[in-house]
Amino acid sequence: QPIVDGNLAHIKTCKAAANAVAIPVVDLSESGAKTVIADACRDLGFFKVINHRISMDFLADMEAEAMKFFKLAPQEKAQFGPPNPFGYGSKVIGPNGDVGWVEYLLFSTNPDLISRNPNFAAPGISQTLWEMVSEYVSAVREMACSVLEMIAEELEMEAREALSRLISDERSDSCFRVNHYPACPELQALSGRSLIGFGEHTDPQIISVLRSNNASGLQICDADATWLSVPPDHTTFFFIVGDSLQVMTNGRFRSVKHRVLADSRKSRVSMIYFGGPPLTEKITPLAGVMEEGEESLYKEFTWCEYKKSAYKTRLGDNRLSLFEKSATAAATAAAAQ
Ligand SMILES: C=C1C[C@]23C[C@@]1(O)CC[C@H]2[C@@]12CC[C@H](O)[C@@](C)(C(=O)O1)[C@H]2[C@@H]3C(=O)O
Ligand SMILES: O=C(O)CCC(=O)C(=O)O
Ligand SMILES: [Fe+2]
Repeated sequence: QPIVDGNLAHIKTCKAAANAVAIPVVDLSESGAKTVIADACRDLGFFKVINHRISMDFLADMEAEAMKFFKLAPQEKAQFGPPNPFGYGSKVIGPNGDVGWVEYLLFSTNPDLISRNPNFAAPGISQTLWEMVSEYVSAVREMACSVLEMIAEELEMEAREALSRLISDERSDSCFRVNHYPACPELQALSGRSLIGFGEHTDPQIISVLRSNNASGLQICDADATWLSVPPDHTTFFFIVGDSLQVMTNGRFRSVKHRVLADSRKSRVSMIYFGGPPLTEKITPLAGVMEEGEESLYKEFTWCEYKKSAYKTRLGDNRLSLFEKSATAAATAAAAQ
């Protein structure tokens, strides 16, 4: 239901209430971590990591540096947009008419692209912020690799690096996004409804790693289609299973639908690393995962094909359904989980 007030025109609202949920916690230094990770990926497609050893001071400095950009005058920021797909965006998300109460910077972290044309990979960014982003992405990628290696071990894949190599590869097509959801005082007039900051969607990549300030707003959708509020925790990193990992595990892991609601008082800043494979990589269930005689639920496709197709969809579309062999096969697998 769109609201009509000038500034918020066309941005959808939704029912504010959602149940708060206890998010599975993974302590990377504990021996049982891989079981907790795999269970969480099957159940919610979402978990948080503690004891990650990334400095809180560094995270606070980087957030402050990103905020310096968002505090620039709208005309100055607009020079670095609209995103194509990288750059600065305000309210408009993607190329197909989606909008939200959000502004953002979207960068490629593909080293190839950066070395050929840094300005295309990261338009609008100061040297200081770019150095911080590079350091941040390296640290978060390393953490994501450890997590993917634990998953490979737990699922008894043929090699521990079967998944992690895809995002550590120098051709890895990964990207990074900083989202800013300004506080929206007009929201109080919405009588119990919330304004969409970032509409519901799944992430197309393998895995996403999200860190935010201590502002609420992030929600995930569970297997019963109930929206659950994620209590904010600026000291931890949230992991989100993406569509590609769902395919690589032949539907065992859930690519989780999530969204962000705006708040009337507190602004939210989030940073997300989207770990994607090289463009030419085939996205298909990994050998070690499959039971004898088990067939893939999905048609064969490369990451390049999936990405192309994703950019033709609206944010909330079920992008994977176009690649399912049959809707029935997928439903049967989900029911058997
Ligand atoms: C509406 C869109 C924005 C998006 C590309 C798309 O056409 C569909 C997927 C969207 C998404 C969601 C997760 C990430 O934020 C993102 C960068 C991605 O890889 O897929 C965005 C895309 C975007 O904002 O460009
Ligand atoms: O900003 C957030 O907390 C989540 C945003 C998100 O899901 C995305 O950018 O894909
Ligand atoms: Fe997302």
